Order: sequence, then structure tokens, then C-alpha cells
Amino acid sequence: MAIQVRNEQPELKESMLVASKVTKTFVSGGKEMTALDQVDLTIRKEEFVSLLGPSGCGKSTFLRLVAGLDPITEGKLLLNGEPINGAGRDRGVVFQQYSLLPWMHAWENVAFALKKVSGPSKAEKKEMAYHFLELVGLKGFEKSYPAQMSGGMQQRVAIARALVYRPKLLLMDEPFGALDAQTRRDMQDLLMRIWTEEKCGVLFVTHDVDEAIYLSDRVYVMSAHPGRVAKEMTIEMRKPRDWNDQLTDQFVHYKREIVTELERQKSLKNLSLKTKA
Ligand SMILES: Nc1ncnc2c1ncn2[C@@H]1O[C@H](COP(=O)(O)OP(=O)(O)OP(=O)(O)O)[C@@H](O)[C@H]1O
Repeated sequence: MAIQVRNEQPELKESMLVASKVTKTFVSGGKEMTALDQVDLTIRKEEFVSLLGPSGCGKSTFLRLVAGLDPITEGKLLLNGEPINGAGRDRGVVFQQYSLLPWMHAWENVAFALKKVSGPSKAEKKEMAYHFLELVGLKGFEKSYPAQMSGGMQQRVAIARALVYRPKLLLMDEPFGALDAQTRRDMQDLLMRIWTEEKCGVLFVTHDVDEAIYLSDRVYVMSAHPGRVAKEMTIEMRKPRDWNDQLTDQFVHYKREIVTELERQKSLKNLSLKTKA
């Protein structure tokens, strides 16, 4: 049953993803550990939202909750008004590790995501895989094996695989973390182009402040352990952006604000570690 969002919160009404007081605890070695504590976060339709924060603050945990790979412990996590209850084709996920099947061609890796989809024929699924490989700039490499491709190319295949069933929300967990600086920049521009064409929402986890500002409509900065939302910032720079935008006063202003918050979180974390010792 769809949960009604209260009228007095219009920003929640227009959001495709609503996290309200989401808490996640893990039990490990007989001890309970709170990874996320009352996280409030929204993503509007077709909005690009990044999640930044110190290592271990729960960014990946949050993304896994939205992907439906783990259940929340407390709070509300709604996608289009419905509680998230397991994985679904309305969400595509890209991790840092490409996890392609090495014995399959690039196109077969993409089409594999459609394995359980009834409707399109085998030939149509192949056509869809070819279409998305072209979208990510891999026309001509459809029959390459993962081992014959660079890291950047493999990640393009993984992105094509996540997009092939046209998810409404793309979830990306440090997708460019393993790539060299130049490939990473190319992939950021590719992602911006895809986002413009595919018009899906994006939840993007990264450690890279420049990357978050460059790509996002909004950035959330999380506090160190347990993860809470420490700061939310709207990036009011026109899109699509290009590299010159990173040299503007506006960009530097956003960067200063975010880095200051990250440093604040780091010192709070160190203080709490010292107090515990
Ligand atoms: N399955 C699990 N069982 C127990 N603890 C877990 C599990 N998954 C994550 N955690 C713990 O939850 C906390 C948050 O982890 P998470 O990986 O979400 O952080 P992160 O912000 O993504 O870190 P990083 O930036 O280093 O990738 C960590 O303390 C981690 O050890």
C-alpha cells in the first residue's frame, strides 16, 4: 500500500526516494553496531544526488538499503511512495568492482541483466544490449571479452548493464574509484551525458569532492560513525557542466564549504576516538 506523504512537506511529495529517520544496525560478534542513525534524505525525479563522508560513515550501507540488498532497521525508506522491500528493476546498481562474467562477450554481459525479463525476444534483448553499449561509447566492442578491455571499458559495460532495463534510479557506489585520473574524468563526462539522455535519478557515492560537485544537483555530507546527515548542499551551476566550471569562484565556494564540513567531521571522529581510549 502506498504511504501518504503529508501535504505540508511539498519537497517530499515530489521526491522519488524518501528516507525518513532511517537507522541501520548490524550485529557482529554478538555486539550491536549502529551504522546509520536517523538519516533523512530525498532524491527528486531525475535528480543527481551525491553522498560524501568519512570512511566508514555508512555511505555504502545506505546505498545497499536503497538497492534493497539489506533491510532497514528503523525508519521509512520509500521509493515512489512504496516501502523498499528487496531489489527491483526500477533500480540499477553499479559498484566499484565491475563484476562482469569473464566468459561472456560484452553484449552478453549486458543482456544477462535481462535474463528474467519476459516480453522481449532473445534478438530484441541483443538489440537492447547493443544500443546501451553504443550509449556508453563501446560500439564495435560488443563481442570483446572483459579481459580484452581496459578498466574504464569494463566499467562502461557495467553501466550499460545497469541501464539496460531503464531503471528510474541509478545507484552508483564509487564507480570510478579504481580508474586512473584521465579515465575517471572521461567517465564523469560520459555519466553526465547519459544522465541527460536517460533522465533517471542518481544516487552517487564518492570520496571525491570535485567529482561530487561537478556531477550533482545536490550533495549530502555525512557525519562519521554512526552516519547521519551533517550537511546538505544544492549545487546551483547550470548543466551540462564542463571542466572550466571547476575553476569558477562558485565551484571553489562549494568545495570550501564541503571540505570544511568533512574536516569538521574528521576532527569530531578523532575527538570521540580519544575520549573512548
Ligand atoms: N554486513 C555488515 N556487518 C557488520 N558491519 C557492517 C556490515 N556492513 C557494513 N558494516 C559496518 O558499517 C559501517 C559503515 O560501513 P560502510 O561500508 O557503509 O561505510 P562507507 O562510508 O561506505 O565506507 P568507505 O567510504 O570506507 O567505503 C562500518 O563500520 C562497517 O564496518
